[in-house]
Amino acid sequence: QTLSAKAATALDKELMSTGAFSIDQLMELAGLSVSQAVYRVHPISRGPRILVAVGPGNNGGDGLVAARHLRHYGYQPTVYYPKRSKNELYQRLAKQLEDLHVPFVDDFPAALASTDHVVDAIFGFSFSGEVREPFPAVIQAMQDTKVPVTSVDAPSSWNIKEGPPKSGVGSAFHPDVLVSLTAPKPLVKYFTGRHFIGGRFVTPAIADKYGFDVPDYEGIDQVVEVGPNGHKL
Ligand SMILES: NC(=O)C1=CN([C@@H]2O[C@H](COP(=O)(O)OP(=O)(O)OC[C@H]3O[C@@H](n4cnc5c(N)ncnc54)[C@H](O)[C@@H]3O)[C@@H](O)[C@H]2O)[C@H](O)CC1
Ligand SMILES: [K+]
Repeated sequence: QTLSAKAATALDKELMSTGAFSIDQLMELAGLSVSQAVYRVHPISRGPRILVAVGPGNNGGDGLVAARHLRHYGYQPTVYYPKRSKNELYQRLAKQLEDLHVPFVDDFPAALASTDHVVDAIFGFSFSGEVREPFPAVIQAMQDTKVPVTSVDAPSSWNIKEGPPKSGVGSAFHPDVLVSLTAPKPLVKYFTGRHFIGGRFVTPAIADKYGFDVPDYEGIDQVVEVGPNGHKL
């Protein structure tokens, strides 16, 4: 019932070819799901300040989209985005945030000291190896903080199959919340927090082909809460 990194990459490609989705659409749906999960676990009454850590790839793009939706819900997102991509899609997503006066900051630990919730959109299913600069200090700060963390698709620094690294940075990083996009990845076996799935747009045929169930989403929800291992609550 989980999707390996290889299967997740193939599934994304298939959605964008035979599925006729564009990357912008998939990212918008992913970021919308993340924003809804944050709204569920951290209503504005718990504090409006959300720090979004954005990585260099599509996982980061999901974070940029989530930040925009959270802003519209009335939160005060702040974005840490140290490795800006030249890709036009990401530039447009960043511009949309600038137009909403969402601040971009350079010092992650400093921003962490005055936030109510963190969204970890640094790495997703294409992460591998050891965390390279400038992200080790960011992972370390998310590991050490008492501020709750919601990870997008994967806890950043975790191996997609093997879970947390055996030693070094990230080895004790256990986010409070995980939003698995489309379907959970094998690392969910090592995750113990609140777990959501965001992938309501997936067709039965695609889910069948890749061997997972589309869970029952309620009402207009883009996420559904499941057990840590992905099973129905
Ligand atoms: N329907 C969906 O499921 C969708 C999911 N999306 C999200 O996309 C990511 C996967 O995106 P991808 O661009 O393939 O890669 P990542 O963002 O995971 O990371 C790649 C990025 O990170 C760099 N990198 C890799 N390893 C390291 C390292 N050890 N240290 C430092 N940097 C590293 C690499 O160079 C790249 O720049 C998926 O998880 C979802 O979140 C999409 O939005 C589409 C729909
Ligand atoms: K992540």
